[in-house]
Amino acid sequence: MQVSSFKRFICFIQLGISCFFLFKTLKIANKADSELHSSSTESSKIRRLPQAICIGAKKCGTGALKDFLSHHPLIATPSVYEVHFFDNNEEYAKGIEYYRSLMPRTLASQITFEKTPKYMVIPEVPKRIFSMDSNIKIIIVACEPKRRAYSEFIKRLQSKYTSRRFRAFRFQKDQILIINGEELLQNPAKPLIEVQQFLDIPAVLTSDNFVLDEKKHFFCFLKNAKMSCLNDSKGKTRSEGGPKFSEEFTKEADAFFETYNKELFAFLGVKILQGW
Ligand SMILES: Nc1ncnc2c1ncn2[C@@H]1O[C@H](COP(=O)(O)OS(=O)(=O)O)[C@@H](OP(=O)(O)O)[C@H]1O
Repeated sequence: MQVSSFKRFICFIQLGISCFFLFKTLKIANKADSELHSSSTESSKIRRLPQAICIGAKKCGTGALKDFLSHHPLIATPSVYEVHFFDNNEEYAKGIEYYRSLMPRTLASQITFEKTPKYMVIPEVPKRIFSMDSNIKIIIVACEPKRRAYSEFIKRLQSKYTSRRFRAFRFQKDQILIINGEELLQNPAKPLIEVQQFLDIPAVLTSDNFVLDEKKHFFCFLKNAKMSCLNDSKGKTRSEGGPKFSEEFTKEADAFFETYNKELFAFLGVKILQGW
């Protein structure tokens, strides 16, 4: 076989393999979709405690993560935007069955997922989550700290940023996934694929599901030719190319965050995160 026809042959094989996997993924998604909505399965749904929680960081795109993930047929999220069970003493005192009552009804094959970014900054939270389920999966959206601080500053003057407490508690490293909030903003398919792999569910959310809203400069979710974007409370600081920091502020803030960033990169085993 000549070199060029050999290359063509390899391309056909690769295309065939890609089509096979795409077909398989779509089949799983369609099957899961129709199974999940049939009336016989509807009656067997019960409320379950979450198997995965996004604990923060606040203003890093946790809302986008929840919104995008909720389109996955094997993910179910509570109807309230944030649950605030583990961070609030009064709520926590109501007990775990109360917490369960806030969760959606699901099949055993589905994963219940909730996000409350405040969980990351309240010292009691890791212990409380651990005592509910020591095997739970924790997701953290980390983002470039200057931009995060600015976003928070715009919303209200308050800031704290830590994930160490969760490691210091007895959660194992492979129970915690940290995704890059800057990527979530610029190329959401990549972190979403990481999350689906981490949750052991078929990667049905792919780059085909995300489309850039040219006006807001944010990615929206695309399903059955319908575009669904986050509401206008999100994206205040990052539209039109994002905040323009002065050179002086950039220098000062970078110097302040340098040690923390280095610690995070060392924890993740990377030199730098894209967009930081
Ligand atoms: N696709 C998409 N659409 C809209 N917004 C997006 C998206 N992806 C990431 N972001 C960024 O998410 C920031 C808000 O973060 P959170 O959802 O974690 O905020 S909160 O803690 O729940 O208040 C929000 O910050 P602000 O610009 O300050 O509103 C956005 O920059």
